[in-house]
Amino acid sequence: MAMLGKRRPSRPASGHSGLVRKPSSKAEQKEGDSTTLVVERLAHDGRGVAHTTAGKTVFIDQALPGEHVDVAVQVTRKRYDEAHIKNRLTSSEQRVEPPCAYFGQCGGCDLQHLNLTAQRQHKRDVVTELMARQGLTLGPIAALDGSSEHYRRRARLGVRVDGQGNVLLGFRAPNSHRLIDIEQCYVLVPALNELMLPLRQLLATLEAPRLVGHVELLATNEATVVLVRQLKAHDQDMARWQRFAEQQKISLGTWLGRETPVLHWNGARNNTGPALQDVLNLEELGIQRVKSLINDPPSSNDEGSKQLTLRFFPGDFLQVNAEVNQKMVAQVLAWLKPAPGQQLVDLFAGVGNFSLPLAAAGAQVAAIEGNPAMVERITANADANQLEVHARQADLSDASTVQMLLSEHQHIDAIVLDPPRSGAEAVCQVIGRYNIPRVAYISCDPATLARDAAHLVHAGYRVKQVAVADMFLHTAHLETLMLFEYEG
Ligand SMILES: C[S@@+](CC[C@H](N)C(=O)[O-])C[C@H]1O[C@@H](n2cnc3c(N)ncnc32)[C@H](O)[C@@H]1O
Repeated sequence: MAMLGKRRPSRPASGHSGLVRKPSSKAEQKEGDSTTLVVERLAHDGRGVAHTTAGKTVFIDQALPGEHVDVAVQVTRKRYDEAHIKNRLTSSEQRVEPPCAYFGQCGGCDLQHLNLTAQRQHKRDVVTELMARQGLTLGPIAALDGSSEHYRRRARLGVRVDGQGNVLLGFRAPNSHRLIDIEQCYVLVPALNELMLPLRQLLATLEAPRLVGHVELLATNEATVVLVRQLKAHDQDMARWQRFAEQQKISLGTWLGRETPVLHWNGARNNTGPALQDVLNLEELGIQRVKSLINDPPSSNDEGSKQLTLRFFPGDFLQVNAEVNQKMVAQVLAWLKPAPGQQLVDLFAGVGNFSLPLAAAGAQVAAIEGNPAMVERITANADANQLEVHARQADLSDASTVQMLLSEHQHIDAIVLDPPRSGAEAVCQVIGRYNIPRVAYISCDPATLARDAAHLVHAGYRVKQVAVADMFLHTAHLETLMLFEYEG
């Protein structure tokens, strides 16, 4: 998006679908001005969009479509203003009491004031609108619903010492670096919420809390992990952290150093840390494990045959919502129907979240991942589950690398694409040359997905299926799945 003023917009561009270019008014609003507006719709980031009588767009925090609101303008720009509600004159039927006491102050969640049905509809609307801007019309969008609370198994919390010497632990305020001190988080899994109070108590006893930048919390079925970002060594405080880890029965890691931090586990320098594990349930994925190509599979009464265990290390990518991840993998399997004899390529493969289930169903799987350590993990995970996956490292943002990789295969039945937020433009620009019948695209950014979808359609693909997953409920973040089929 072109910058409209000297300062960056305080919200990301994805929310600016309301930047309608209307003639600018001579009677401009000024910061602090108050006015009454009718909210027309939601912007992508969840703010209400209204227009002044002079036609200027106003983005209003926590305002819902149909509501009449008195607003105070906080930031005024050439083409739009940003405002908050001073007085809500009417309330939308979709409005609910936000379940978290910190909603509005804490910038973690944007949509808690909107009921769940409307949140999900809003996300479908965002995907539909972004695709329409690329000239693409979507059919019905399926929903992969998940729990609305306590779903998040990984989070980074800031640590800050205020002017009175109090140590704060929490997330940033919306559009601000200000840290909001929180005691509980509505979306964190119980194991992490249970740590919040002891963590706060520990932080209050540290001699040098200003040396702690943030803490990262991670919960798996088998372990809870705290990673402390420690800017400079402090022996007494490190001993306090060690005792804390023993008392709380957690794994403790410290990223030590200001510029290029090094990970220490329980005081020892170690860049990987202990292996953690994620589990995928094969029955829930709807696949019968096909006999291993390497060894005999475990016997049918062995739990190992009913689940896949994926080892990963702190710092590796992990889908934040375990329940929805399971559904997402099941959806991709249902679309692709992997079977013996099929050749599949998993691009942006992480530690094998999609590769392993595809291989368990009997397909031949090539996995490509940019991070060399995670490539090792894919191979180790495949071995440990008695599966065969050909994993290798490559930079998939480079079109010539992608071409080289795809050219090595005589035939590919389908591709799984699960890129980071920046998307998979290089892949989608060249994929059309290889007559690959199906592409399952999993996206955490609908704007880059829409851009990439346009490339695929230009190359001869059609959108066959769409689903929106509850990976990040209560926030404006979106997880979308799309199945493309080649029609030439
Ligand atoms: C959204 S994650 C998906 C991982 C995996 N599919 C999963 O479900 O857990 C994106 C992955 O792409 C990898 N990645 C990021 N940029 C890359 C690039 N330029 N080339 C190859 N892989 C990249 C990241 O390391 C990460 O593992």
